[in-house]
Amino acid sequence: MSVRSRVRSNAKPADLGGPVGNFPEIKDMSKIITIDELKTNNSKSSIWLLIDGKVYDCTKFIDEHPGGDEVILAESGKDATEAFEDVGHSDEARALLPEMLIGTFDKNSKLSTAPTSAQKAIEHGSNMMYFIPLSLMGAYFAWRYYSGA
Ligand code: HEM
Repeated sequence: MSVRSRVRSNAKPADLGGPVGNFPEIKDMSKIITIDELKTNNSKSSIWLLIDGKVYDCTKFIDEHPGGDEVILAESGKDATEAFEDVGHSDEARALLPEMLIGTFDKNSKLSTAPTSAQKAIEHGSNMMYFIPLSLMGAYFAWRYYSGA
């Protein structure tokens, strides 16, 4: 039975085989998920979305998504709140969310991964800021020395 038809059948959570419906593998919904964990679940094999402070595992749902798989994949591993809200998803769509809930986002978690290319470019730029004047000074003194000035 698909995720959508289970919700449509008006089954209550208790009828669905536990607190998280027919997903017995999802047990700990109070799990705190950091930005690093969220970011690494960003491919077709594991798709996590952050919506309104909660993290959802949409890996199984992606093939059933009426809006297609690409839009969800594009948001995977990210904060998809704005994208989700912009579409104006129906109450039925929102009712699907609890089944995919896997945890709460850790708002205090910071990016601990390698610097982005923009950060690297800035760092590279500031290194050049010292390198260029020093090289020019070196060249000037070398010129003075060799020209006997
Ligand atoms: C777990 C998260 C999501 C669920 C459960 C979900 C569910 C649904 C459902 C049930 C529909 C059918 C229309 C409705 O009932 O509102 C739908 C449509 C759609 N969804 Fe999602 N969706 C999710 C995430 C997203 C995200 C992140 C995007 C990114 C932009 C997105 C974009 C769309 C689009 C473009 C449509 C088609 C709207 C239309 O053609 O009228 N969805 N979604």
